[in-house]
Amino acid sequence: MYTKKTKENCVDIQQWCSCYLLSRHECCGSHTSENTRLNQWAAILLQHIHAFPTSTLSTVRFSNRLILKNETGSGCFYCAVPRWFVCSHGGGRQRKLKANSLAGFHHVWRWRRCRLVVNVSCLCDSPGIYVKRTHTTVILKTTPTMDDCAQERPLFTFGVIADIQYANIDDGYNYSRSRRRYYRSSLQLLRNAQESWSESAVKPEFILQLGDIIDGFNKGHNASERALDTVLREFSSSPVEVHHVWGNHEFYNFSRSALLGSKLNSTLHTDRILSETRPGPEIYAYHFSPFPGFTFVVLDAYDVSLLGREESSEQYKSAMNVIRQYNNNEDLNCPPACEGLEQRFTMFNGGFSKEQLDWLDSVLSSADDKRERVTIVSHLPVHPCSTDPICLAWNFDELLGIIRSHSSVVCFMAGHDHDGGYVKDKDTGVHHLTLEGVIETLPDSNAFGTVSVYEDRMVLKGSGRTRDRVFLFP
Ligand SMILES: Nc1ccn([C@@H]2O[C@H](COP(=O)(O)OP(=O)(O)OC[C@H](O)CO)[C@@H](O)[C@H]2O)c(=O)n1
Repeated sequence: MYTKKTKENCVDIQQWCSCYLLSRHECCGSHTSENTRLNQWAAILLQHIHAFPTSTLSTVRFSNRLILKNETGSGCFYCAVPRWFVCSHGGGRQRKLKANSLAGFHHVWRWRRCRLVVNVSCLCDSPGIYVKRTHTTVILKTTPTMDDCAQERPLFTFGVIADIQYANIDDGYNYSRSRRRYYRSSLQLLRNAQESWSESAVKPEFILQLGDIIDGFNKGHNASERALDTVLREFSSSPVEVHHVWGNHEFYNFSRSALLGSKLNSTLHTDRILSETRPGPEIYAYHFSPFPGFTFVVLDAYDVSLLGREESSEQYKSAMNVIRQYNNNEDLNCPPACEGLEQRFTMFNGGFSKEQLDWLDSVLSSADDKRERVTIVSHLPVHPCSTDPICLAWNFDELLGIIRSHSSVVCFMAGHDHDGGYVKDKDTGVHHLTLEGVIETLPDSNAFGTVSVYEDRMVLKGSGRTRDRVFLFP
């Protein structure tokens, strides 16, 4: 009788948690740290409740004790120890719970350095579950053990993939002919990623597609729509929501106005994005919170660019002014220098407008106040040590300045440089990851990642040429 969590259940529980937080907040005064901690408790509690067959639970209370009630109203799971919360299931990795599969497992409730181990048994599996505490032991913890690590469940996970650049054409090469491009195989590599995400023990909350979903060659073959449909069909083989970032190849295939009305505009197709989370109607940037205490910001790295703008537009003229200060080549795709940071002033790159930077600044200020953890994503990298400089955003330095003036940012993720890259900013401890591009990945390999988010870190499990990394929060 395992019932998948539904939006209705989530909303109820979320509403309940908010009420709880409000009442706690009033009692305790408005101390930010207390509020943050309460948010974290509620977040962890929510995560756990989602693991229960929520349809069988009608009431949840959590005031110095936790009571989960079944639909007949009788308490079925009860803990009277103040301020303990359910943290993870014993017995290792999270498993899909059937109504009676809670039985026989230890549930570990944690508070500070203590652990309360609850052994549960299942008395009845239908229509409601009756879970009874049969045995408890309180263990004082000193140092974490392997057992603890094995039992730790992430708060949530998400998938990342970059530069799929699918086209139904034969393999080719990059501009300098130093790297082979596998246009057809990129679809199979996306399929591999989807399979891996759908089989993972903790299903991803969402996927970040970091831009260049189809290659510009599609345009010449009049195949842009067809290629996009092919790739999006692959993404829709799983119900997980996808956040699409825009890269240069999006603009080789579609105009900005077409993109704004397309399936690549995730603000139109994702429930949790509110219109007030955006800087303006023409800029494709927004933020969302997949989990309490965590914010993700999607940036538009071609907001100032020659790509996607009408030649007659003011935006085109001002982008031309920027690039012309550094690049005098007739072909503006040809970099102005052979080395150094000025190489970035090419037509296949772009930058962030003042409007977008001001908006980001205000989003991060609010996140600082709420002590949230922020991950920023963009097609173009912004840290010179995380990429070949030819792939940097034009005004990467302004963006880095904003990140450095806020405490909430923990990670910046980008694509574009198909070789990938990584650096931890030495001033801020912010992790800058450039993900390897699918398009230049051998057909028998892979390039994607699954990120598990914990309270103090994110753990990237890489596949194929994407390597494993741990991003400790600064
Ligand atoms: N040195 C160069 C590089 C590229 N071009 C032309 O620019 C267009 C886009 O290039 P492309 O390699 O397809 O862009 P990607 O986003 O896949 O990769 C980004 C960087 O190139 C990675 O280094 C295309 O028309 C190229 O021919 C150029 O003229 N000169």
